[in-house]
Amino acid sequence: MATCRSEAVEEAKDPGAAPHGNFMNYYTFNPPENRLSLIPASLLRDLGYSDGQDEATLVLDVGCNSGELSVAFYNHVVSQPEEETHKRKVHLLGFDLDETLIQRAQEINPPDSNITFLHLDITKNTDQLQNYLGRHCCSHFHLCLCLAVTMWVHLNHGDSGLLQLLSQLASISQHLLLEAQPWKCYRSAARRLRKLGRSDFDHFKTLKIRGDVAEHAREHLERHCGMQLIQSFGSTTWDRQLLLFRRK
Ligand SMILES: C[S@@+](CC[C@H](N)C(=O)[O-])C[C@H]1O[C@@H](n2cnc3c(N)ncnc32)[C@H](O)[C@@H]1O
Repeated sequence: MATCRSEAVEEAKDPGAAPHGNFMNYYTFNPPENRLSLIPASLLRDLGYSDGQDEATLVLDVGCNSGELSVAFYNHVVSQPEEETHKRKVHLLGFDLDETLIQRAQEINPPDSNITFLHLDITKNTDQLQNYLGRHCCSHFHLCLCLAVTMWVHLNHGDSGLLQLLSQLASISQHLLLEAQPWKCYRSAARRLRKLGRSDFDHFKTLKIRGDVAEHAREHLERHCGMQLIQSFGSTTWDRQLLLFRRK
């Protein structure tokens, strides 16, 4: 499938250099528009985060890679000139475990923007996220984007790592926009690694969560995390669903 082929092309250029999906040229293969064309520009307003509010609207972008989608997403949902006031109130925090990618993200971040990029591994210490919330006097991010990240956490940290990721994001978010990679991508990622003569992902063979990963994620979020699926924005050209959850 296109999604897996594209990631394969990228990894093949630099074998084994992206075991966490930390591709250096990700957006040449998967431009922001592929996802943004499915997401309404009115999303924040639709969710009730309009300019009448005093508090800031906080958006979290998990595994933001080199930041191109983060910046494009910000401009997409905060673009109308009449919303200048609103614009000042929307803040986006993007983080990624790859330091080089975060440096690149900082380089493309427009001066004086309300976008911040952080070097952070979500499976480790997440104090920095709490500090960011505290600085904005908020207990939660209003919207959390977790796009094309779940498979990498799942392959590297197993079923418990995936479920912990979902629980943790649910615990700090009012809304969660999730794009989980389908199972065929796991097989492709594992096959690529084997072809390169490297050992499998630590957890690939023992994963019990397999098949319809997006459905497993939905079940976990709804049964154990107090979240509810409220909308699907359809599937991307890479055949991945964009699912929007809300805290119940
Ligand atoms: C395939 S890219 C997707 C980038 C972006 N979210 C998007 O959809 O355009 C996956 C990103 O997740 C990051 N990532 C994987 N595991 C992570 C973790 N434990 N903590 C933070 N970032 C992580 C990788 O470094 C990589 O940049």
